[in-house]
Amino acid sequence: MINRKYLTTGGIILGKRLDLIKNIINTTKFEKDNVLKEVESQSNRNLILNEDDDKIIKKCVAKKVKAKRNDRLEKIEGGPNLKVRPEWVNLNESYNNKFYKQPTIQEKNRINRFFNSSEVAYEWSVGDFSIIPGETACSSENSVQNNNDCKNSKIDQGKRKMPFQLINGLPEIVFLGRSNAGKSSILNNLVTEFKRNKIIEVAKMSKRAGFTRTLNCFNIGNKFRLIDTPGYGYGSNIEQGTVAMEYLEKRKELRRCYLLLSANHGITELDLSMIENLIVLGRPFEIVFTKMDKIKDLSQFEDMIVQSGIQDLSTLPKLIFTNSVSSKRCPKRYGMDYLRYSIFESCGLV
Ligand SMILES: Nc1nc2c(ncn2[C@@H]2O[C@H](COP(=O)(O)OP(=O)(O)OP(=O)(O)O)[C@@H](O)[C@H]2O)c(=O)[nH]1
Ligand SMILES: [Mg+2]
Repeated sequence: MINRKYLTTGGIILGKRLDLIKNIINTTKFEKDNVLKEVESQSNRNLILNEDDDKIIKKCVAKKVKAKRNDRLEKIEGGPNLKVRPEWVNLNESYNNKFYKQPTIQEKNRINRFFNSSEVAYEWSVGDFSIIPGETACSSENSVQNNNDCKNSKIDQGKRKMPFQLINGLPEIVFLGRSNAGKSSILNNLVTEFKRNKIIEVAKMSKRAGFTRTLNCFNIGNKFRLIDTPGYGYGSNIEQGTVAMEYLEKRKELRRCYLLLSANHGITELDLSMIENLIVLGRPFEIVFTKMDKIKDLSQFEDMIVQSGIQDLSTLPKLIFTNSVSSKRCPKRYGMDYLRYSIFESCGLV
């Protein structure tokens, strides 16, 4: 509320002065100077601008700017303005706010800007750990596979040596999970602006389980790398599992693992053994539920979480709830803000 005390100074009739200022703020751009100019031009000679007017204008403008910003944020992550808002959207807050630091609005905006505007470059694929760049760079280039899973390959397949820039120590983030869990989709989702309906397909996605067959690396704005992996379980093979496990064991650049679980399938034995592996290897990891749009009974889903024991893990993984596909029931892609922030945090960029 505007403090009316300020209006008693300045030598004009109170109500008029306040109305004038409010009116100008509502109809002009929000910059203070604009408002001041307008007040000057619209007021009669008796209106003397003084420090108190300045305060009023500042307050009104701040209020307007805040309202506009909230409106924008709500549009980003889905909010009361949306006609349909799935009930699970609040899970991200209720499961994480108590335990983990939350981003400020400025941080959130900065991170979103980064993901929305950064160049995404496909760099390498491996089907054999011995040639993961940086570990044994240039030593066994024959094993570099043609990347069948990615578009826009930037690797010159004719080159015999790894390009030097691939060996630098950018932090890496890996997505793990069963085949068809949505690993490639989430990677694409992360680098696609929220307002775009169609997600950019840097990593190929498919309905067919077992589609991604190699570890595929994407450089995001030269700040970090996202690694897509072949899924375990249906449609996978032992070699793919060995590559992924070796990567997890040996890769120095790896900062955090994100274990993706299809919300509609719950947590399987294979997922639990992956969690066990990560704990034994000492790899920090978080759990990301994908395909939340497929959840029809939220309380049943939450019961599943409780029974699985993932909340009792000593490593206290974050639980992040997402959907990468929009539909009538779920008109927005949700959860990416949380995931983006967590990735920034893991890479020491916050
Ligand atoms: N409804 C819904 N479908 C999704 C979501 N995320 C991914 N999908 C679909 O699930 C299928 C598998 O997605 P991918 O991203 O290829 O899964 P993946 O984990 O990379 O699978 P593999 O490469 O086989 O290991 C695709 O048809 C996606 O469109 C989601 O949040 N909601
Ligand atoms: Mg895939």
